[in-house]
Amino acid sequence: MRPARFISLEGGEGVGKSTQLRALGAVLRARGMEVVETREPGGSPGAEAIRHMLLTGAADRWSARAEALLFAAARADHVEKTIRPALQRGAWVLSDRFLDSSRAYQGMGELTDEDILTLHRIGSAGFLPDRTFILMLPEGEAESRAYSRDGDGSDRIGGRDSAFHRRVSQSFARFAAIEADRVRPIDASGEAAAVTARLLRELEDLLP
Ligand SMILES: Nc1ncnc2c1ncn2[C@@H]1O[C@H](COP(=O)(O)OP(=O)(O)O)[C@@H](O)[C@H]1O
Ligand SMILES: Cc1cn([C@H]2C[C@H](O)[C@@H](COP(=O)(O)OP(=O)(O)O)O2)c(=O)[nH]c1=O
Repeated sequence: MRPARFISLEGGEGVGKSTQLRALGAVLRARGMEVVETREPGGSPGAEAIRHMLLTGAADRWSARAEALLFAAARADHVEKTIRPALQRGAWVLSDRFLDSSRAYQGMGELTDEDILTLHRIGSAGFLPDRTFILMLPEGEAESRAYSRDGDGSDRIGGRDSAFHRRVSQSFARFAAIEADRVRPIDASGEAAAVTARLLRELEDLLP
């Protein structure tokens, strides 16, 4: 039997991560696989409590350093309590965001990519997905998808300005370019079913 796998979906707000996570989960379950769908920040009771602290309140509620530590702490609990146990019993785990979100959102200002990787080494022993998909959409398209879902009600981090979100997208694209084995860019435009087909093509070599 092939081993259980840990897959993360990444990208900016509104690119279709949650939609594709559900679609991918359904395809894998139809093949008889046990699938755990999870998300960050969150995915375990402790990490969901931290999520609430991270995503609500004033824009300046946390310093950049405190925010990065909270994301890393939430991830440590998520890995320990949800992801590792699922993989150990043979389930596939699909996560809506993981480490690369911290690298893209927290690792390009006061803190560096190396700092975020160090926090991950401390928090989660450097645990990485078997494959990471970066969903890519032209800026205006992602924004209008997110707007049609949320209206003006974005969270503490989603509400940052468009220059910030452009830098986030550029960081994600860079990870795909320099870590091509793990991180695959996916064109997220067009019908949801077409995007799911692109994801499955990039997953084929890992499927049982
Ligand atoms: N391929 C697609 N074409 C058009 N709209 C989409 C597509 N995929 C998702 N959406 C819609 O766009 C919005 C954002 O999608 P969602 O999956 O929630 O994105 P994310 O999790 O990346 O923020 C939702 O309203 C969703 O129904
Ligand atoms: C996991 C993670 C998320 N985030 C941010 C990205 C989002 O703005 C926010 C919440 O993510 P999420 O609920 O996935 O938002 P969306 O569905 O709009 O993509 O948290 C970070 O800044 N760092 C992280 O490590």
